[in-house]
Amino acid sequence: MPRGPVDSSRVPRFAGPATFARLPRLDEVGRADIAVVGVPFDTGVSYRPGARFGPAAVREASRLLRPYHPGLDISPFSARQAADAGDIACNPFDIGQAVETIEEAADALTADGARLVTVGGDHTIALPLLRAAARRHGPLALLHFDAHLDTWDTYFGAEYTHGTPFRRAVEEGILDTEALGHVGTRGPLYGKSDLDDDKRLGFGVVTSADVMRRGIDETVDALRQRIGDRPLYVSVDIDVLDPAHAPGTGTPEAGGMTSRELLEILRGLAGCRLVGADVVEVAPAYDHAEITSIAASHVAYDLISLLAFRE
Ligand SMILES: N=C(N)NCCCC(=O)O
Ligand SMILES: [Zn+2]
Ligand SMILES: [Zn+2]
Repeated sequence: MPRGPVDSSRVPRFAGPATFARLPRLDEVGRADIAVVGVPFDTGVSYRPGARFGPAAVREASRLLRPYHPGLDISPFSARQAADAGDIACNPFDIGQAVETIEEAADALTADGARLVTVGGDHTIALPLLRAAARRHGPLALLHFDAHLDTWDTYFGAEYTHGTPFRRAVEEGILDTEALGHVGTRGPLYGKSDLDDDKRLGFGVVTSADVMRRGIDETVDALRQRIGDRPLYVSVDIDVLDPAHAPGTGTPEAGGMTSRELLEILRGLAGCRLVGADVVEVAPAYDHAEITSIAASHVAYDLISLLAFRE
């Protein structure tokens, strides 16, 4: 029987240290089917810094999450052992070394078959997380929820940044180029060639306006068709949400999705072969009333529920 979160009818949910959703720490349960891990790293950002404080803010904002998910009809923390694995301590002064540390830590955390929901941190961290997931599961289908493409080549000559992880991942052969999709894309680009490059790498794009025009069900159908039953990684940059729904982020773009749309699309993925996921780019210094960290905590809860839904 999995050990669940602290019982909020016995210990007020605002008391005690903040693990994600008040789950036990990994060292308290020994092993977990699903581990939530923080990566407080933001050295890869191109604009506002501060996502290094994302994991702590998302944990704080997750205190109110309850154990039953009505939308998916599942109690994820009873169905599987979920635990908070703490933070991966990585070098804030050396991006290359941090990327290595994250990959090694993700390998170690998943060695016994655990699947990860990682809370960032800036989007740079998706690359080492994908590497670790692909080592176990082979080339991955990817659904990337983000205002941005994150398939740019370099910034100031740097290869590992929050705008480049998915180009590196395609170059490294760790993604299944038949099954790659961006969702929620919008905003000005450097040039039309950004879109051409992205397409050449294999990505399909469902823009934020497409989601609004087509609606949730049609969007979900199209995404499910694209990914099929391949091992799937879901990466959620919280800036996929409109700044009204997620002001606390580093590169905000107007015209984004609502948190309701995002959560409903995620729920539409129930039954897919999810092998890992992340929620990144929460920068609490620009947040108000925990709007962003609450949204991110719900996204992480839904990702855990999707992982619990299917082994
Ligand atoms: N991954 C995120 N959030 N942003 C990438 C933005 C890259 C740019 O500054 O153009
Ligand atoms: Zn983004
Ligand atoms: Zn991003």
